[in-house]
Order: sequence, then C-alpha cells, then structure tokens
Amino acid sequence: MSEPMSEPAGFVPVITREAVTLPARPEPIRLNPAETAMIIVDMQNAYASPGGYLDIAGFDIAGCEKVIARAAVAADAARRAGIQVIYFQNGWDPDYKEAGTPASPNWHKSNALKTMRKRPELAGTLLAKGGWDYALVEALAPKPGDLVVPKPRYSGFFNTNIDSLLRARGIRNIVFTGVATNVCVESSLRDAFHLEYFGIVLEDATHAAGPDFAQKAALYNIETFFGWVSTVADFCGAIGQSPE
Ligand SMILES: C/C(=C/NC(N)=O)C(=O)O
Repeated sequence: MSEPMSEPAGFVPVITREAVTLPARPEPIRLNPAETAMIIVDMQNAYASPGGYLDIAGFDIAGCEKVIARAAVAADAARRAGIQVIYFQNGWDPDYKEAGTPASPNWHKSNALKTMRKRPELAGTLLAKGGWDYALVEALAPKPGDLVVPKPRYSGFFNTNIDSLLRARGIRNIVFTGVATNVCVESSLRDAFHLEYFGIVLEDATHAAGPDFAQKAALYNIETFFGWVSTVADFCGAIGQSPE
C-alpha cells in the first residue's frame, strides 16, 4: 500500500503556474510567470524627469511621462501575477571613481560626464549616488519584494549580480521596460540573450535617447535578432491581470 509522501523539513516547494502565451513580434512567446522577471531599466530622474541629466544634455524626454505611467501599470500587473520585479539603477559614486578615467571609453562616451565637464557647476550632481538625479522616479518607487540592482555601465549584466539573482530564482525570461530603449534597455537585453535568457521588451513602456529612428532601430534589432517586442496591454492580458 502506498502512502502519501511527506515533505522533508526545510523543503522549499517549486512554484508552478500555468504558462501563458504573450502576443509579440516576431511571434507569440510562451512564458511561465514563475520563470519570468520584469526589469525596469533606469527609471531615474536623470532619464525620465524634467531637469534630469538627459533633459539637461538636450535629449527629448517628452514621452517619458506616459512611459512612467505604463511601466507602473505593467509592474503592478507583474507583481499581482507573482512575477519578480527588478529595478536597474544607473550611476556612480559622487566622486565618479566608478565612472572611469580617460583610460575608460565610458569617460569619453558618457554624455553625463561630458555635460559635467562642459558645465563644471553640475559636477557631483548628474547620476551621482545619493542625489536627486540618481533617484528612481517617485511614481515608480519599488514595492516590498522588488529588487534594486545598481549598475555602473549601460548593460545591467556587466559588473552586477543580476545573473546570480535571476539564476537563483530559476528565471529564464525577462520582460523589459524603461529608458533608454537604444542604450541601456538594448544593451541589457543583448547581454541577457548571450546568457541564454529570453528577452521581451514592452515597446510602449520604453523611450529612446535620440530621434524617433533610434527607438525604431532598437525595436527592429530586438525583434529581428535578440528577442521579442510586445505591449503593456498584451502583457497584462496574457498574464491575466487587468491594467488597473
Ligand atoms: C544616454 C544614456 C542612456 N542610459 C540609459 N539608461 O539607457 C546614458 O546613460 O548616458
């Protein structure tokens, strides 16, 4: 006669949920919520608020207000569905030691660093840890259970613990929102691809740094070579959550 097996002390059950089908380009993709994370990329005042770094450096951030609202809707739906929400937060120590020296390409290419060299009165303000510019936008503040991963370069997979955090949770799929589509979102999604994660971007919860063609090109690259492109409404629908 067989008896029901009892669970050994300390047994951690693997959470299983039904996989869902997310409408996406170039084709729908199957996702199990327990194996999926949402990464909100760099939704900081620097990138998404008037008076922040991108705005000061002359990039158009007019679309960011809507992007913040849509990313918040997607994140709330993800949390309700049991999808791990993770924030990337870009920046450096206030002395910019982590930003690199002239021996680093980052020193030459970062528009934040270039802006501060042109306008020394801004030194110590743009993307400096502890400051307003570095802070995540208030409307998208992390909730209990979310993870925040600081990063010193465009890709969130470089010199961070994100890969360990994801693998320790059995996560295989990453849904991306945030800014900028063509810089940190695309860089992170590309690195995730090379680490065997399935990357999906919710296009209406992203914004590019640069002209509209930069947004289109990033989405083209993602859809054609590195991952999938979907929308906030389709994501919420697929995971069975209304966009409240
Ligand atoms: C231009 C830029 C983009 N960052 C990002 N979060 O995509 C930068 O950091 O300078």
